[in-house]
Amino acid sequence: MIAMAGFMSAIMAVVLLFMRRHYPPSIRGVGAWAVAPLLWLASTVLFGARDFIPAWLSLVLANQLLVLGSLVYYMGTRHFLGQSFDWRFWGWVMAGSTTVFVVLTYWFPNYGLRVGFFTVLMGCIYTAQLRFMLRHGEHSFPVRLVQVVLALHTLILAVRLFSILIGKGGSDLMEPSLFQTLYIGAYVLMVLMLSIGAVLMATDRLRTELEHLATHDSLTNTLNRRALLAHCEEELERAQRYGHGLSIMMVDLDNFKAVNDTRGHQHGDAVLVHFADCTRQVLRRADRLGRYGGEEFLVLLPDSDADAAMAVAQRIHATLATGHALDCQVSIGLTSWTGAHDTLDAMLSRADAALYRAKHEGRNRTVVASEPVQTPRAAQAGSAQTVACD
Ligand SMILES: Nc1nc2c(ncn2[C@@H]2O[C@H](COP(=O)(O)OP(=O)(O)OP(=O)(O)O)[C@@H](O)[C@H]2O)c(=O)[nH]1
Repeated sequence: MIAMAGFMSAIMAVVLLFMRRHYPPSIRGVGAWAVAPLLWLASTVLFGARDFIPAWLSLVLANQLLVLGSLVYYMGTRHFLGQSFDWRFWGWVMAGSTTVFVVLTYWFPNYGLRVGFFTVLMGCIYTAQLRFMLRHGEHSFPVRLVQVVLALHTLILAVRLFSILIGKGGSDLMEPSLFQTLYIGAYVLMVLMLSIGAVLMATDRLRTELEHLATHDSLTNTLNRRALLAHCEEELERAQRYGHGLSIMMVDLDNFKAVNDTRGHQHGDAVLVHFADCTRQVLRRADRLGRYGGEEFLVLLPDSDADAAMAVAQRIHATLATGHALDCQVSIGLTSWTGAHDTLDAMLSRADAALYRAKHEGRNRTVVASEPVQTPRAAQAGSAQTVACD
């Protein structure tokens, strides 16, 4: 069984090292997760060679490699979840535990005490990691899997400690007893499951990152046009099924070409980012902001009629007029869902026409398109309600 643990450690280390090489650096912690099974493998080899090597290798170093592997795995988890690892504290723990192992191997050789100490030490490391993951971990399946493995293994360590306390801990790791078999079996499973958990956590993060890249604009971190229109279609379907209202706003930065021409393209980029950040802050969680193209954005407001949407538009104008160096002015074309016959194309045309009218009437204002318009840029003919902000 010990050989099986070594074999599994080796396989999982290869898988994780491969992932470390090919996954983006934004997914942190994979390197440490790859090193942990290598340390466990080295420990297994030393345990296996116990008849041929001195005790400081097969007992002291082998145990400490297991401890170090668990700490390195914990470090990987902390890095993965964006936290640092306090090597100063754990370094002292390693130094202290090495001393205890040396004492219990050479000065007071006692199998029960040594195993009891090791069990408590590993239990502390797993509990610290479990506590950290419960506090900072995401609610995803891989994170839950690792939490369950850590909790189960801590439980098994507690059973092992109990068996030692009642004098049934045996006198050798290789002794064929129920507790020893249970413990070694659990250890083999834990090595495998922790590594699988690490692979799943990293893969899940990669999937999330790729999904984000495919649906978001890289400059402003708002939804891209395709994702935004998909959300609009979904909301329109919901509106048609349940009869809830829905509004959309087309927002265009005023005289943005002049901003680029006078202050430079990079300043223009910063203004776009500032606009997106400010606008996001005045929206609800259910609202969606997306880049429709260039300096034109679209805001989707589910469950909102024209009055509610107009209040949001006013908040957008206000949040961009606070005296910040990157503040800008915007024109907004606003339209609301008019009933079961309404379509997304028609709504976009109305919003576009209302925006055109806002520009035409002097910019820095919101125009509400109150009637369907046939051709976008011929929208001046449609009736509209204008709210100027200057
Ligand atoms: N810095 C920067 N500029 C962009 C980006 N996308 C589009 N633009 C610029 O936005 C400007 C849009 O100019 P126009 O369409 O003439 O509009 P405008 O100057 O805002 O005038 P109005 O819309 O009529 O108020 C162009 O100069 C584009 O180059 C971008 O990602 N970054």
